[in-house]
Amino acid sequence: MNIALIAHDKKKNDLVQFATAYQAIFSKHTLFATGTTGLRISEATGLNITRYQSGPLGGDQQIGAMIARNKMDAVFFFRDPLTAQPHEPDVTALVRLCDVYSIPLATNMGTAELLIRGLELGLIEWRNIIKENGEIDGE
Ligand SMILES: O=C(CO)COP(=O)(O)O
Repeated sequence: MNIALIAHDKKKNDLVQFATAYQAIFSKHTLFATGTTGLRISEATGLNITRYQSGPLGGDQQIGAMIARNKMDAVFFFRDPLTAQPHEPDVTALVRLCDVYSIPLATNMGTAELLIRGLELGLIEWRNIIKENGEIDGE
């Protein structure tokens, strides 16, 4: 599965810890991240991660574009609800696209625990059916 990892600055330590704890599961998937988040996680874990732009420079939109192209299967996006983001419209757009395409999205550690365990159990295999049917693929 293609999985996106994103965290706002005050949540980066949490996501690094989370990715470290579940490294064995994440390593079985294809990982993508916004710039700084991806750097932090790859440095801490050695996981192979395709890094896009930093969030404020368009990284959220790049991951959103993957969702719109039916190329993203799950998103871990540890948002900071207590700090204003200069690219708030991009953040909202990414969350919206997850809802448009029914992409599993964990915006906090509690949901992330459930999503990662679901991934481990193969509960996301339905995404393969959607991709095989090309139901959303706009290409
Ligand atoms: O801002 C972000 C998500 O909205 C994350 O971007 P970075 O991973 O580059 O810090």
